[in-house]
Amino acid sequence: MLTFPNCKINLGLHVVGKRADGFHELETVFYPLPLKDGLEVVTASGATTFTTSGLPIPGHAADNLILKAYQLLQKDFPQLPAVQVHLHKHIPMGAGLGGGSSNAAFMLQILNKKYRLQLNDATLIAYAAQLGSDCPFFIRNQPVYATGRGEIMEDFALRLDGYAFLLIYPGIHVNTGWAFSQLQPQIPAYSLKAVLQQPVQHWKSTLTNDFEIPVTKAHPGLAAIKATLYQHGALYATMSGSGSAIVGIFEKNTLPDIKWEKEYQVFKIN
Ligand SMILES: C[C@](O)(CO)[C@H](O)COP(=O)(O)OP(=O)(O)OC[C@H]1O[C@@H](n2ccc(N)nc2=O)[C@H](O)[C@@H]1O
Ligand SMILES: Nc1ncnc2c1ncn2[C@@H]1O[C@H](COP(=O)(O)OP(=O)(O)OP(=O)(O)O)[C@@H](O)[C@H]1O
Repeated sequence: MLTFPNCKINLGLHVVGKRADGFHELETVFYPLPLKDGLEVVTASGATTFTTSGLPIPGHAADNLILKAYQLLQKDFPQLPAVQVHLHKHIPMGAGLGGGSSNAAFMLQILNKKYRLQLNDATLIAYAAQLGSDCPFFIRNQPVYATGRGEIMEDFALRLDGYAFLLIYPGIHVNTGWAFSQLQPQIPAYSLKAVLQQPVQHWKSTLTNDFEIPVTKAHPGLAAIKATLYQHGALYATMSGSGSAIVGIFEKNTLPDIKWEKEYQVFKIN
């Protein structure tokens, strides 16, 4: 079975409290975008194997969230056969785009479908939450308002079909745990839902991602990327998640051709 795990961006991101388990309570709107990896799973004749192509993935293959997803289900469904998995990596990592989380959530869904485990979405979300805070979103994979660690989700009626997106990844790998450690949780001064219900043009003056200040302090070049997007007509620009990808939202068919530093990865979604 071949699937194409997509990425997410966060539209507004508030870290509102620290929990006893060390994780943080947050509030965000997750929005899926069609920048994708390729993930194929076939039944293996021998042992389970995992191969990759495309962008090199830091860390050991054995720690990959895709294998963790397989092992998580195998604990409860020992009848799962060995599988041959191939991942083609295209979504930048350490970018705040949730690529690894998306891979893990898609793996759960593939195994559920292919081997008829009959798990409903609520159960898949509970498994996904054990793999990472961003994973549950990719089971829903439609715009949601999320709280808790991100696993408490409600549909959010935001459709940005009339807009185009420019994603800039400057090659800075941001460690999510470090980014959370730089923050002082606080209650937001505005209603996230109310701002996102206004036209995109209105977001610039109000909508914030709490990670932007500390991550930009550590990597000042990020501020210039955001400023450049605004100079070239972005209606709204923000860092996604804990960074370092910056996303600009433009009117459809108005994406500018900007000369970026040559090490930046640039993705156009029209
Ligand atoms: C910043 C976001 O991308 C916003 O969507 C997510 O909250 C991060 O989700 P994620 O990458 O799936 O993060 P996880 O793999 O669950 O956690 C990585 C590390 O980030 C910190 N972490 C993560 C999520 C959370 N709600 N509170 C935290 O404090 C913890 O130190 C944790 O060890
Ligand atoms: N399937 C996977 N794809 C990408 N990275 C993975 C995967 N499984 C584990 N990882 C590890 O997760 C790290 C973060 O990659 P990911 O694509 O999830 O970035 P991210 O969205 O910024 O997530 P995070 O906020 O957790 O850093 C990688 O550096 C890698 O070591």
